[in-house]
Amino acid sequence: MRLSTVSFRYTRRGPWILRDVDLDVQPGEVLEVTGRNGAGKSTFLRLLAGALRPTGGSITGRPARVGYAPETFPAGQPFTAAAYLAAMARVRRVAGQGDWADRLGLTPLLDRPLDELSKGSAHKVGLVQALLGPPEDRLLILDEPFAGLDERARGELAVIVAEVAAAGGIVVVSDHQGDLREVTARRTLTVADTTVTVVAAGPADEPLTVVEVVAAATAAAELAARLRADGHQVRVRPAAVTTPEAAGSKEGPRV
Ligand SMILES: Nc1ncnc2c1ncn2[C@@H]1O[C@H](COP(=O)(O)OP(=O)(O)OP(=O)(O)O)[C@@H](O)[C@H]1O
Repeated sequence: MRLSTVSFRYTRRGPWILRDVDLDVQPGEVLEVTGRNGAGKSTFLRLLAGALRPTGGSITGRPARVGYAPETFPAGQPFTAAAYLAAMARVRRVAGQGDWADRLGLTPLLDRPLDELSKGSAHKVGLVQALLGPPEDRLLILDEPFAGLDERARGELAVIVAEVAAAGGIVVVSDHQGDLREVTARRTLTVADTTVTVVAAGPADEPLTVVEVVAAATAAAELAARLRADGHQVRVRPAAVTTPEAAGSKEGPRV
């Protein structure tokens, strides 16, 4: 799949969200898309999915089968989860629904009306509809899929992403939380200032370095979020020292 000088803005005179984006994506790749709020990640994913058309440039070689889970699942629909998924499977001409619902812990809730599901469970319905069908030769696009998922489902979803890619699918995931860190063969892109930049090609291609940073506890969450948005893996733990000076001192305790 190839993006050639793709540009996009929502309205004729509106601001450019993306300009002249070039990108080649191979079957079997996982792309992790990072960037600050409002940078254009969802817009980029909608363009990849074909839900938006580029204002300029072109996207070619998109796999015929596209599964797209938007950031928010439109739960206000008069169906049960099971009826909705059965209808989606029919529309996509997919025989059976596979075991995606089971793997994400949705099975006990399939008979519930969509508008009675919790936010996290409705989100799982959106993920299952995107996953319907065999994994190979497909494009799977997941917008902030880990947000609001319980820990078990988060872990399972990372495994599913790796499986779809291993079967030859292309998987594109926007993620603020670093939940794809276990998927080693991923490329990390960051969206900023109307451009899309490859910031890491995955451990298989590039050696990783650990940079230790000591920060005030009150600033940790924001700092971690900023670093993750820039595509870095971040782990937060209490420091053995209380000030940056102590961290640098030869006599002081080491982090
Ligand atoms: N339908 C729309 N019409 C006009 N502008 C839009 C529309 N959707 C998004 N935008 C604008 O496009 C820009 C990029 O938004 P987008 O949702 O792609 O960012 P994002 O990186 O996904 O943000 P977040 O991390 O908050 O989800 C923002 O300035 C946003 O206000």
